[in-house]
Amino acid sequence: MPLPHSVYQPGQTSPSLDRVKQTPAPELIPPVLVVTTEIEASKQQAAWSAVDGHVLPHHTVIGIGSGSTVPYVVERIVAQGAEVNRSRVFIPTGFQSKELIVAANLRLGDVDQYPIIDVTIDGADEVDKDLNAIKGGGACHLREKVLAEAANTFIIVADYRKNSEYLGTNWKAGVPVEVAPFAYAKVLQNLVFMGSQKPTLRMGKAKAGPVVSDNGNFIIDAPFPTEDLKDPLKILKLIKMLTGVVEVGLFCHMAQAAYFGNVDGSLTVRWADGRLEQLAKGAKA
Ligand SMILES: O=C[C@H](O)[C@H](O)[C@H](O)COP(=O)(O)O
Repeated sequence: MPLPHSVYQPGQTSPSLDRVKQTPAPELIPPVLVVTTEIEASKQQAAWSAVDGHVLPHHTVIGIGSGSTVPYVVERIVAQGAEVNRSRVFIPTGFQSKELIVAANLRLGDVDQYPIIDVTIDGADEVDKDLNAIKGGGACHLREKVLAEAANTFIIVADYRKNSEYLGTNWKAGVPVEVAPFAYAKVLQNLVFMGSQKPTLRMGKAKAGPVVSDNGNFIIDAPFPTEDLKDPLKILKLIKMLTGVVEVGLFCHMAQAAYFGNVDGSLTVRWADGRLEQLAKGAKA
């Protein structure tokens, strides 16, 4: 899972939960983020606006997603101040977001302790006009989907490259499918029978062998014709029925809104009710 290329430097580790309970207002450590490109600026714009609009003072359980836009989410939450964050617990979707939470001195929890989450903010690989999303480019989609489902409000943040009319337009790597390791060959075969074009087992980089998810599973990337991805819920249901599949990186009708930062500093917000907002640089959603 790439962190923003410039930039993220972990701070010190957080105190234990006991110490957090005893300490009135732990000093929060803002991530050190340096925005060096228009794409990074657009991610930051999306993340900050989403936090401003959806992480409200009365929210106490907050899901933190994965990907290159999420450090800006944590940055903005930290900027809300130690006082408001003292009464909050943050639930990660994987190793990266756990590190972000710990490094910022925010209180860490897990979804088995907090199965109801006020708001989860997460990245995406591509989002369509109906707010269906492909997720899992970083192999985190199982935990991400649990946190999206647990959340009263699920918000996607991304840069403009992820904003498409239909899934599969820009994201050509395919639908990420997490599988039990021993079943991968059979699932690959069944995905071909379903119409996937050359599904592949995701291989590690600088590691011999396959990518292993935070849950100990393998990931298959399954490309489908764009025509098929016009009905992502149908594809999701078919893949999910395959024996050996743990979770599919298609998030259908889960998000309440998607915030896309644009290259000129403006913001596009798609809402689940079909509204499309275009906000000039600096305007609030
Ligand atoms: O598994 C990873 C997640 O679904 C990410 O949210 C997604 O891949 C987007 O990541 P990035 O913002 O790095 O493109």
